[in-house]
Amino acid sequence: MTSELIRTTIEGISPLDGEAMQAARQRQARLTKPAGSLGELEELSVRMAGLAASCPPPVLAPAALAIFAADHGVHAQEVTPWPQAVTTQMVANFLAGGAAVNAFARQAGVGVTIVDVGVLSDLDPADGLILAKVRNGTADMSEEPAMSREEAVAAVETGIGVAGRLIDEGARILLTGDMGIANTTASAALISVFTGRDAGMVTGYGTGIDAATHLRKIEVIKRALALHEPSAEDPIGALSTVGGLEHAALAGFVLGAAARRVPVILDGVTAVAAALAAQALAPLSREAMIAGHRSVEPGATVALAKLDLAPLLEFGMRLGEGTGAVLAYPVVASAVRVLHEMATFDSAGVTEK
Ligand SMILES: Cc1cc2ncn([C@H]3O[C@H](COP(=O)(O)O)[C@@H](O)[C@H]3O)c2cc1C
Ligand SMILES: O=C(O)c1cccnc1
Repeated sequence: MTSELIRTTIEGISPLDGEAMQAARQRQARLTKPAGSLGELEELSVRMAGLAASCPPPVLAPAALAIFAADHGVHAQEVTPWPQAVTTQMVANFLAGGAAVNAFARQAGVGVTIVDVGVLSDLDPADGLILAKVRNGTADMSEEPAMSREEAVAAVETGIGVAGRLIDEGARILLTGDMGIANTTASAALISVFTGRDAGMVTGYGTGIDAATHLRKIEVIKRALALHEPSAEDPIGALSTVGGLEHAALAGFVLGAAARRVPVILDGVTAVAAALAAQALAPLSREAMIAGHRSVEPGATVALAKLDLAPLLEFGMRLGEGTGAVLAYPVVASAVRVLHEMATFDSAGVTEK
């Protein structure tokens, strides 16, 4: 059905470690603060202990962001006002350090890697760029499958491989990023498949489209869903018919992180669409996921509910690239650092109530 690598990766994902979680809860109760005063960060630290199967879990540095870039055949249906060339041009911008995500990453101390998993043009090798093109963009999902099953499997494997490579290079937390003009169309289609919600409920304005384009975008997605009838029971089939190469790779990236018990911060609508595919392939992978922010794309909120993840930040952002994940990173790292560095009532000689 899939491949040996995908199968062994999925089999390698195990539940959170209850003992480490219990130890983290007990430690939280001894730290010099009123119990529960760090709110959601306390439960996040407990989950991070369970994921790492140790208390305290490793300090979450260094952090590595992978931006998966790919093009989309559905662009032909005029679902976005931007030319496809912008995908490749933005890859160059990322490599030069000039994108929003680069500024955020420098601020947060996050390493940035770009992965060409399927942009239209052939790219020259460059520092910080992984050349892993599966094909030069997808086909138009409204007329034919976006890619073959084999290509979807290859892209998932690429994502698993990138996660493994970044972790082998020392990363203690991974962050998702995406670049692909027209990819909010594929994201909405995937979210519709995995949540069962109507395309009209999960399709947003992407980079900024007018009402007529929005209606056309919804119709294009409906046509693609009617043509291929993708099912949540066949995640590779869904990715291959109505997904994107970056979605498939991001699904693999999430699975790869989960299998290595490394947390992965999800960015916006593209990431959560891919995370739904990962969850469908391996429900336990959800335990490694952290929702960085709530994108304004309506599909993102629907997907987050299905993943049962509460986003850390809500800034009205709709950019992608990994921007929301990078902004959330210091919050996640701080939640874990508490377990390492805060004094207990005993050690600090602070009187309890
Ligand atoms: C200059 C520019 C930089 C971006 N950075 C991320 N995206 C985001 O917008 C695109 C998806 O929106 P749609 O589906 O409406 O085309 C993706 O490339 C996504 O990463 C950008 C888009 C543009 C134009
Ligand atoms: O939420 C996102 O990631 C997003 C939204 C609009 C356009 N590109 C990305």
